[in-house]
Amino acid sequence: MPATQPRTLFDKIWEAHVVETLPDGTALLYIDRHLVHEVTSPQAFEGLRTAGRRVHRLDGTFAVTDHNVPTDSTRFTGIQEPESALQVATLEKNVAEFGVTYIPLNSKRQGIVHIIGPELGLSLPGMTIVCGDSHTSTHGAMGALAFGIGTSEVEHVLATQTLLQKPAKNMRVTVNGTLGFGCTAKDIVLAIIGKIGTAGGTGHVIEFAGEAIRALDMAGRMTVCNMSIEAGARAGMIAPDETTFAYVRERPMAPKGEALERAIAWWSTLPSDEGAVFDREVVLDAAEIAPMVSWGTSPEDVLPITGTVPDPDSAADEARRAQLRRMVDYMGLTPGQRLADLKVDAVFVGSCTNGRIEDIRAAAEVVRGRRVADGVRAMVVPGSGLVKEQAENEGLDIILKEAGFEWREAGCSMCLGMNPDKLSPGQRCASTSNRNFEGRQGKGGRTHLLSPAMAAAAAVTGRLADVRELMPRGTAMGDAA
Ligand SMILES: CC(C)[C@H](C(=O)O)[C@@H](O)C(=O)O
Ligand code: SF4
Repeated sequence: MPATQPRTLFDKIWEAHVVETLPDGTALLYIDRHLVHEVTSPQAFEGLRTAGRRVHRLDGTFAVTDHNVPTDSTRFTGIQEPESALQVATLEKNVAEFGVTYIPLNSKRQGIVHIIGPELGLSLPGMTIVCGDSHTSTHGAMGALAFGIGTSEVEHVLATQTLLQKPAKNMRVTVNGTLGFGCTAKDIVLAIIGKIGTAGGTGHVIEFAGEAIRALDMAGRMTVCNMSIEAGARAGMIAPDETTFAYVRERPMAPKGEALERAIAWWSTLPSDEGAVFDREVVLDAAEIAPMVSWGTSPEDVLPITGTVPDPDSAADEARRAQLRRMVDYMGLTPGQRLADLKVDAVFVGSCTNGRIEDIRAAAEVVRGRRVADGVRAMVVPGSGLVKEQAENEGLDIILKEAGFEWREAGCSMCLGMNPDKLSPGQRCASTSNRNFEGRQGKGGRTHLLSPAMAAAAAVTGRLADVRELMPRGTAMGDAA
């Protein structure tokens, strides 16, 4: 495409990284950052070993363990679960053998890979960023092209620092206006997925734009981009602006001084040009978004907290009726039941969607001076050791612990059942994570996705509750509130 035509943010980053384009349009892309975790890397390192190859760019490759790590002290004294212990030990052996920079489990900088990338300044605007993990889309909030790859691609990137990619289509989701009281970035993205569905972004890279997106802080932008994968998109991204640059200035491993100013000059050219054409456009009005909660077993099955459980019989076709019946049954619901009447057994605040300091502040704000309801197990799991430290410096851990929350070490935790933090069969959980399919948080577990403020409201009331009824108007309860 000639440079004179208006281009999108995605087009610009893509074109800046093409090493070669094949006749069918597939491109060999240069990859700036490769983040590695323990789940999807073992066979990739094994492949390198077998082929006698080395890691091509040690300065572009960073590894951390997050999925399998216990969030209590056993992570330091010896991981009990044999499979988890093996995965962590395998990554540690591989990074030592190949000389890859590793953030060890006892480091304050350890955490969920998608939290620590931006936090440390490893993920920067204009970059191509990959990781063997679907939620790599999170890093797109920096104004980067960031996407998940499979294990064989992890091996390819380790060996060559490049990746073969088919071009994606451009999609823009514009959120106009201002969010209402008690609504946050999580509500925006749940509302978007509710509107376009889990296949709404298929084949596209979504650029999130509009006044409500621009008003989000970096944490909120990461929440939105994180879940673009739940809308089926290849990646999600937000144009870099002053909010982005201010964030980057404070990152320990980001460029500094003259190098940073030069970078900012380039990053400032990245936003989509006026008149750039998107293959698909979706527009939402932020003022119409309410605090959202998922009721079913797919992130598209969301409703405002004021809603009621849908009646499967009211669906248009038999396939959907059967699907809804299964969801209602698995989730232990009755059609017509008010969502705000659903009692919860567990509350989880954490994950790469909502495990940042802003999320913990939002939860603590609601919890302050209240107690976790009887019979509810509530936990807060910071997304990284640095988030944990910051929260402790602000005294948020005290507020949460005094209310009856568990205060944990950083990791993926109850977002998925790969470590000891799991739901028991039939348990209902208000969760700030991003996936709610059957068994996601433990076999038979029932997940309701919502924002940190809404999760906190569930913890103190013992049910899915409308946070707006608990808080005085004007209280800050999230990144965008
Ligand atoms: C384990 C990993 C490959 C997986 C992913 O790719 O997303 C996990 O992070 C998840 O959230 O389900
Ligand atoms: S926190 Fe959850 S979604 Fe994020 S990387 Fe870990 S398991 Fe995947």
